[in-house]
Amino acid sequence: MASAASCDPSAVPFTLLGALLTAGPAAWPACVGGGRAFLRDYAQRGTNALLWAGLLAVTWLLLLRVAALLRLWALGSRIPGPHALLADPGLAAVLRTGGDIAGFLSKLHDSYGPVVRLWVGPSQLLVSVKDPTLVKEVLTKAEDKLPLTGRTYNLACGRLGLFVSSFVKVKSTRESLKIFLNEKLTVGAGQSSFKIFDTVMDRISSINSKDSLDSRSLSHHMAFNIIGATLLGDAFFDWSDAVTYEELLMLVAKDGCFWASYAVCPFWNPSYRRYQNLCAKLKILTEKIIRKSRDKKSSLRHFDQGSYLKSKGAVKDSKIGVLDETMAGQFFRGAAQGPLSSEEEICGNIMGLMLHGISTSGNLIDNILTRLVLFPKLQEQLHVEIVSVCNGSPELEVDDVLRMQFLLATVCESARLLPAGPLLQRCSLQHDLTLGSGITVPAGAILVVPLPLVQMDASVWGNDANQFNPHRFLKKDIDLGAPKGSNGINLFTKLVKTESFLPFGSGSRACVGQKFVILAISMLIANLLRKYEVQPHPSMSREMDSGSSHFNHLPNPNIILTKRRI
Ligand code: HEM
Repeated sequence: MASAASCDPSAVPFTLLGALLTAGPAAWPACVGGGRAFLRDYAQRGTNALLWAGLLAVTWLLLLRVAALLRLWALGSRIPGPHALLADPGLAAVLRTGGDIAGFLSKLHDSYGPVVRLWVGPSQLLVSVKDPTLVKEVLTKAEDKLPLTGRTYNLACGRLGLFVSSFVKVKSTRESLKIFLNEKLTVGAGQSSFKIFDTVMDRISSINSKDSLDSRSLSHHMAFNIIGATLLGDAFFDWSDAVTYEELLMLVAKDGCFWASYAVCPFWNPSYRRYQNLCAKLKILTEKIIRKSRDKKSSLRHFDQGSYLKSKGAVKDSKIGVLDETMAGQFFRGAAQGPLSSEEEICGNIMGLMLHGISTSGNLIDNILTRLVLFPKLQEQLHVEIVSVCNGSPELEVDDVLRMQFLLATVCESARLLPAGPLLQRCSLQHDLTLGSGITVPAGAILVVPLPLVQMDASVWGNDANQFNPHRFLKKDIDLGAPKGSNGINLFTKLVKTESFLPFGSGSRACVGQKFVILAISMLIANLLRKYEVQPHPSMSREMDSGSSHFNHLPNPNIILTKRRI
């Protein structure tokens, strides 16, 4: 009887707590294995419980994913667009062949109205918006960038606080950069600032000794010097590695988007490894020039203390704190007050700005130079304006450029006709967007604004919408921002057609460099046209004949810079 009682398996505790409350393994029945059996059993039950919990969690996540997908399909199908569900074949063909995406979207807008949806894949919805009022709403409400944009910069530049998808993460760095760039303009106002142009002009005259210049490479070279010197100070000009740095930037910019489009980076692919090597070299050189810029600053302290203090006053109320005039890294450090202040991130931000700023500014300069070659009368008119505003003064200042309305109009018209890319891209990662028209765009959808359609919309810009005509920016109802006080830079604030003029985007993620770059490029062109006449090389093809003004896709002319007799 005693042995039957001791073999009662129910005497073995079921839980660890039960075991602790009993007298311990010594008291458990030997016939079921005693303490060892309990522990084995306990481990088995624990493992099973963990597996069940894991299974339930995965099932729950899958259910959430399926629910999100069903919701995306349900909301997406309510937006007008072609029927193709899994992936639109027309869009896939355009993306595959690198065709004219704006032209493709134009046809869809003609058929389906101002908001069109397209399926890029079963879980990727693209929504194109063309109507100016809705565009404004989208650009204000959708505060995030596509994850691909963040990945592209991240892959090339490492950790950075600019260009990342989430607006929350980018906000403070945006603010500090804006202050830094405005500071450049403020310091310049009323003084002989923007000295970088003297050096850029010297460089131009040195390379001009060649027979002719390729407009595109010359433009990118000028952009490289302007952005580099702006961010890194004068140290940038006597940097022996500058040529290598410029070449590396071009190579990295070329392939960045392609490699970022992989969900898992193909580290086994030799071409990808080569790309990574280029990025690593670029990073080393960026670190080097940042160090050089800091050294130069501490040894020379060449900037004007008076204007520096004045500019400090201009940002006194800002949470960002004191700004350092010559060393870009300081600005990002100032902005961060926390995780954004790491050296790695400063380097990443500078690399990102160089990549973005050089390609966009280079394209705009190239675009303007080509127009000057195409339209000799335009060049003549600009020269007359520049000479009359300068009135014999050898120095060109920011305030002078603000008075050159026709020059500013030429820069804007060039940016209108040939934007940096065909699409502005946004998304709202967390929330659905309900537009005024009653359409709801689900969270995570890719929102695009086809810039050529908006900026060349005949109903807004008139029948000559696709012709180059800077005078349209000089009409009475459009004010490019006359100087109001010494730092009155009010470009575009009164431009009535702001929703249809978006080369720099708009809303919460608008380009931080827009005012700076418009003035910098205008200043460059003013300096150039004062000294040189831009002419086509005689070998240039007939398509450059100035009789034709339909060049939205401009050729890359060989140009000659002929020194003017002053
Ligand atoms: C002609 C030259 C330039 C063009 C055409 C241009 C154009 C653009 C465009 C279209 C965007 C996206 C805007 C949006 O989604 O609404 C952008 C973003 C940005 N641009 Fe520019 N840009 C130029 C030069 C510069 C320069 C010189 C800088 C600074 C040195 C700069 C800094 C930025 C930054 C930081 C962003 C990202 C803002 C964010 O992620 O929130 N850009 N730019």
